[in-house]
Formats: sequence, C-alpha cells, structure tokens
Amino acid sequence: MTDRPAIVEPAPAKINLALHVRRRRADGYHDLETLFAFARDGDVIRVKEAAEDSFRIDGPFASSLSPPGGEDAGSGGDNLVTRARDAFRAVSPTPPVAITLTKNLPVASGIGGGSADAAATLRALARLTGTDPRDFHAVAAALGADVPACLSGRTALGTGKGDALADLTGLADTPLLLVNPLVAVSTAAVFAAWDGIDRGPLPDGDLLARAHAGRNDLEPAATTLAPVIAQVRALLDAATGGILSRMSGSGATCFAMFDTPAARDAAAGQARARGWWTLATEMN
Ligand SMILES: C[C@@](CO)(OP(=O)(O)O)[C@H](O)COP(=O)(O)OP(=O)(O)OC[C@H]1O[C@@H](n2ccc(N)nc2=O)[C@H](O)[C@@H]1O
Ligand SMILES: Nc1ncnc2c1ncn2[C@@H]1O[C@H](COP(=O)(O)OP(=O)(O)O)[C@@H](O)[C@H]1O
Repeated sequence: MTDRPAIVEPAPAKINLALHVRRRRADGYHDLETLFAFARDGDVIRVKEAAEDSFRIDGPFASSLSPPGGEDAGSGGDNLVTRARDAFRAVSPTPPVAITLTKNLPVASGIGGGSADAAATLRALARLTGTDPRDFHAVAAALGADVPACLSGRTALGTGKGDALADLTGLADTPLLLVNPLVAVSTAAVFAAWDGIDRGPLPDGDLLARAHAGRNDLEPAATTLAPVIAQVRALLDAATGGILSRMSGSGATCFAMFDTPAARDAAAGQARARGWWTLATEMN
C-alpha cells in the first residue's frame, strides 16, 4: 500500500473576475455575486497512504504558515489542509495519509490559497479512496465559502456566500498576471470595512463583457486597509497590452489579463522591480 506513488493534486490560484457584495446577512456572512476563474498554477498537494497521519509544508511561502521552514507539522495545527483531511474522514472512510503542501501562493491574499489547498486535499483523498469529489460539496462549504468553487476548479458564477455555483465558459488560455505587494489582508476585516451599499447585480453578457462591466466591491475597503493596493492597480492599469485589471477577492492580490504572454511578462518585470510577488500564468 505505502509504496504506491503519491497522488499529486494541483491547488490553482482562484481569482474573482468580478465580486459584487449585495447584502450583509444575519449570520455575519455576505451575499455575493462573483465570477470565479482559475489560474493554471498555484500550490500543490501530495497525498500518500502511510502508517500514520503526517503533514509537512515546503515551498516559498512555507514560513508564512506554522511551522516555519517546512518541518514536520505532526497533526498540522489549524491548517486548512488538515481540517479538510479530518472533515473528509468524518464522512468517508480514509486510511492514514502523509500530506505535503507546497506553498507557492502568498497567504491571506485574495486568491484563495487556503481554500485551494483544502479543495485539493478533498480531491486527492477522493482519488485515493475511489470516491467522487462532487460528493464533498457540503464538506467543502463547511470549510470556507470559497472552497466549493475551488473543489470544482472551473470558471463559475458564485452566488449566496459564494458557494452556489453555475459553470461558465470563456477566457481559457488568456495570459494572466497576479501581483501581490506582500501585505497580508484579513478577509473578515475587509468584509467588516465594506460600506454596506449594494451597487447592483452582475450584468449579463459573455464572460469578458460581464467582467468588464463588473466591479470588485471589496477593493475600496481593502485599499483603505492596505493603501499599496492602489499602486499595484495603477501599475497594472498602465501596462501595455492589458485587457482588464482588478483586485481579486478581499485582496491584496491584483490580477490583469493580457493580449500576449510578452505583454504579461513585461508587466511582471515591472512589478518585480518594485519588490512585489508575481505569478505569470494563463487562465484555465
Ligand atoms: C472574498 C472571497 C471571494 O472569493 O475570497 P478571498 O478573499 O478569501 O480569496 C471569499 O468570499 C472568501 O471566502 P473564504 O476565504 O472561503 O471565506 P470564509 O473562510 O468562509 O470566511 C472568512 C470571513 O469572511 C467573511 N465572509 C466570507 C464570505 C462571504 N460570502 N461573506 C463574508 O462575510 C466572514 O467575515 C467570514 O468570517
Ligand atoms: N493552507 C493554507 N494556506 C493559506 N492559508 C491558510 C492555510 N491554512 C490556514 N490558513 C489561514 O487561512 C487564512 C486565509 O488564507 P487564504 O486562504 O490564503 O486567504 P485568501 O483566500 O484571502 O487568499 C490565513 O490567514 C491563514 O492563516
């Protein structure tokens, strides 16, 4: 059993092409209308059957999560990966597993890194145990509002808390740049700073038209908490060959789509020269 190869499951970065906040609910969450899309790159989850559970973190942002340096984290503390493993096991028989997270995405950055990791863990465990990942939508939703979208990994309209999903098509292969100024922003703090004004629903149309006509209603609140976001947006808005730039999720990561990979890479170079984190990739 234990000499089977590890299951390797990508945990791609999520972006919100548009994010309309409609109302605060009695449970403290907010009703959203959002266009979810995914990058081709992100974190990576590896799962292997083992004699006992273990969890370790490596990769460039491992030290942003405890324990630093990618040492063996034992049961994994409060990481969303180990919470996903335990939630999966609570509803479906699962052997002990050794899990490795390669943390390539900055933490608390509006691109769903933790949600993507949790979702990839559910998919990997479904593969390991021969179950259908679509059966774990409720488990995903209990882990976080974004986790069902990350579980499916497909471009989608999200409503409700962001967990009611309808698939959409469009924009696959578009050159995509993510830029993060390396300032962590708390999702809860950004929602709490939202001004409470419903600015209206997502428009109809094809995906790009909807994205263009849409907004990120959390951008003003996030920019108040992390003013450097305005500088990231300004750089991306001014970049040659840009199609659309916007903040993703609750920030601080901003994205831009480009006409060509060369235009994307030129903008990435400008962002790196400012000391910012970049991911040059494509839309999935
Ligand atoms: C804002 C979004 C947009 O896609 O992305 P990120 O910035 O996290 O990437 C998501 O809605 C984040 O989803 P997720 O990160 O899973 O949120 P959760 O862990 O469930 O919630 C964290 C906190 O965010 C707030 N929250 C989240 C979702 C929502 N629809 N309304 C909210 O008010 C709540 O204060 C909640 O306590
Ligand atoms: N595997 C994980 N990756 C990232 N963050 C995690 C993870 N597990 C737990 N967290 C916690 O979840 C919080 C939200 O992280 P993240 O999902 O990256 O935010 P966002 O969705 O805004 O990018 C972080 O502050 C972090 O402490």
